[in-house]
Amino acid sequence: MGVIEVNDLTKEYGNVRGVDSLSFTVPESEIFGYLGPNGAGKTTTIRALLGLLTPTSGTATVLGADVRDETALIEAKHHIGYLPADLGFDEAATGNQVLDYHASIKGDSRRDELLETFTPPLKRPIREYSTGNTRMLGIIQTFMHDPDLVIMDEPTAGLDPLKQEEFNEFLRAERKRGTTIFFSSHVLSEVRRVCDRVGILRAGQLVGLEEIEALLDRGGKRVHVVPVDGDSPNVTDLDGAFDVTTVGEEIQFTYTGEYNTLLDELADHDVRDVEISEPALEDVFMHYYGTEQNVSMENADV
Ligand SMILES: Nc1ncnc2c1ncn2[C@@H]1O[C@H](COP(=O)(O)OP(=O)(O)OP(=O)(O)O)[C@@H](O)[C@H]1O
Repeated sequence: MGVIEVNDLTKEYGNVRGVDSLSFTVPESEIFGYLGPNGAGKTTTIRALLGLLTPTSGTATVLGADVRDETALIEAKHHIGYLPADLGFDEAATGNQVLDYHASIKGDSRRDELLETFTPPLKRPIREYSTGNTRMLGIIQTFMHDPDLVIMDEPTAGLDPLKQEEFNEFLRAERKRGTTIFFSSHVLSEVRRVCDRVGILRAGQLVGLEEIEALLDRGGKRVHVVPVDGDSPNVTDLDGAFDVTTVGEEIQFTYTGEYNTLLDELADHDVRDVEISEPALEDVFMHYYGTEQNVSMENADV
């Protein structure tokens, strides 16, 4: 049995469908990235997993507890850490008071250890916290009772790149300890460095579920080439080159082929500039699911 099991889960808000017939499993010690654009249904799924909303139909279990079974879920939550997107701390409380309160409910066996990595100013009231400090306090609160399962909604929002990488490193170490981690994001670059597998959500439906490496392979790379006047490489004929366009003097395309083939072609020409980068999540969607799906990604970012 998976640590998270979602079975045909549907949530309707009146006429609006939040999520539609979702089914997936997250096994123990996996870091699972839950990707989708704004409004795709990520928060709805997370709230259903925590019993914070009642599914319209279908169900889910977390650590074996059916989310519709209040008693079982309360017991399971002692072993679950939850980091909501909106932390909602009491602005007048200090960081220490927030953690003390949480400790009184769930415990804090790992508090001191976490404070070595995450360093919010605990003696100051939350109202004086920066976004990053608030997020760090939330991370400590999420992990300090040594949960078996951690569920996080857009966890790295507000962390600077250095702290983000420390957080990723921390998550990898958590996986080694056996913790199962489920987190949502609309940013591919955020999940790709740390996730084992991703579920892709669009308009309430799970449209993809696979290993991150396979997803990135299918998505390919974005390539920008600036040839010296009149000596353009012939990228259109390369196996694995898609969506070739010319913008000003720059040739742009998505490439899923062999690197050596591309480099050989470029080497035969006079090239002034080359950039090979990760595609935006939107482009990965396009290649993965085809253009007919009319994918719209707000705030897609890499
Ligand atoms: N309380 C609610 N009442 C009505 N509709 C809602 C409610 N909560 C969510 N929805 C709708 O359900 C759909 C899924 O929303 P949800 O917040 O789960 O998406 P999300 O993927 O978390 O988005 P974001 O990345 O913007 O947080 C959206 O169409 C949203 O407008």
